Amino acid sequence: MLPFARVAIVGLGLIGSSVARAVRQSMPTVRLSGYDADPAVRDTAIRLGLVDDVADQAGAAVTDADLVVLCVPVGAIGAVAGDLAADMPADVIVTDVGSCKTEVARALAEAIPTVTVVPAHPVAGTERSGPEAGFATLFAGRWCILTPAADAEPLAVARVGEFWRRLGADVEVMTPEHHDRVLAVTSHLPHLIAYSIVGTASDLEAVTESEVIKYSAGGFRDFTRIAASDPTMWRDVFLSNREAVLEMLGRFSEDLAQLQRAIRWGDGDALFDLFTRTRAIRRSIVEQGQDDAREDFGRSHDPAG
Ligand SMILES: NC(=O)c1ccc[n+]([C@@H]2O[C@H](COP(=O)([O-])OP(=O)(O)OC[C@H]3O[C@@H](n4cnc5c(N)ncnc54)[C@H](O)[C@@H]3O)[C@@H](O)[C@H]2O)c1
Ligand SMILES: O=C(O)C(=O)C[C@]1(C(=O)O)C=C[C@@H](O)C=C1
Repeated sequence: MLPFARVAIVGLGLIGSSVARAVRQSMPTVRLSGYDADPAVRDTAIRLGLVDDVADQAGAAVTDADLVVLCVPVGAIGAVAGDLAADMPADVIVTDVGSCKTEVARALAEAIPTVTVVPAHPVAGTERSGPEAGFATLFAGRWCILTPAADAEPLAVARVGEFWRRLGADVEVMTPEHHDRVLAVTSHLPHLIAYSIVGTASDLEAVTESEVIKYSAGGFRDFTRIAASDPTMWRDVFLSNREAVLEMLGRFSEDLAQLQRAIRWGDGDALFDLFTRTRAIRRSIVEQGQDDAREDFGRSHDPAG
């Protein structure tokens, strides 16, 4: 049996449109409605036929939904849920796809205290944004982490888990706090480093911007892909997951200082040992299939590549 029959997607960008496409593919009988605050995105969603109905008002998209998926930037999730509160059916389940969970859970509990909420984070994406960037296989073979409250209804958690499994994801459950510490190091810090290094390169006085572009080597190009990620989304991620990111950034700065010392004092063994350890990590990621088709997808869609 399908976990949900009528799904409303609020926010029809990269993730919302990918959810819509994946639902169409894996659960074609599900009735899909959608809303986006940006009229141009709504027009695109209609043109692409992403959902059965694109509403002009957020409330109209959710009136008969049994699942509402909030696919808006992290900083907007609470307010959007609050705006929808009066229009949602009493037995609706609300989920979101936000990249951070602790503060979002707090915002959702405040905005819709009587509604069943099962927060989720599909750990899958690209540096692109908007409805045309989405694709149906985005979640295939990827983790989707659910972070329900301790007293969440088990049946609601199971239904949301089944929804993501049908979209191709592997589902894991953890607390929002643990999620935020793990993702701070596996996703948020790498993005911060990429933003920072690309910014540094473009600020160098001794190297012109055209040289940075002309001679960009493989490693730098990989950083530029990540540093091209959506500014609104990532501003919100760093403001929302501030504590965990600052903690991981502190650890990272100490390790970086150690590397700096190793280079200064010619400590080749320290460099070699670290690089050997990190190479093994990369190899085990590739072996587990966590490296990707999506990486190839990213490259083949890289306008610079
Ligand atoms: N991009 C990724 O790699 C990725 C991966 C996993 C999760 N996420 C999370 O998914 C969410 C959406 O990210 P995205 O990459 O799809 O961004 P996106 O910019 O492609 O899409 C976001 C959409 O939300 C709409 N929106 C903004 N405020 C709104 C509001 N108040 N009401 C209705 N619509 C509104 C925007 O117009 C836009 O179309 C974020 O919370 C992000 O943290 C992103
Ligand atoms: O591959 C990318 O471009 C991504 O940034 C995707 C990525 C990640 O860090 O892996 C980014 C943010 C999400 O919340 C989940 C996935």
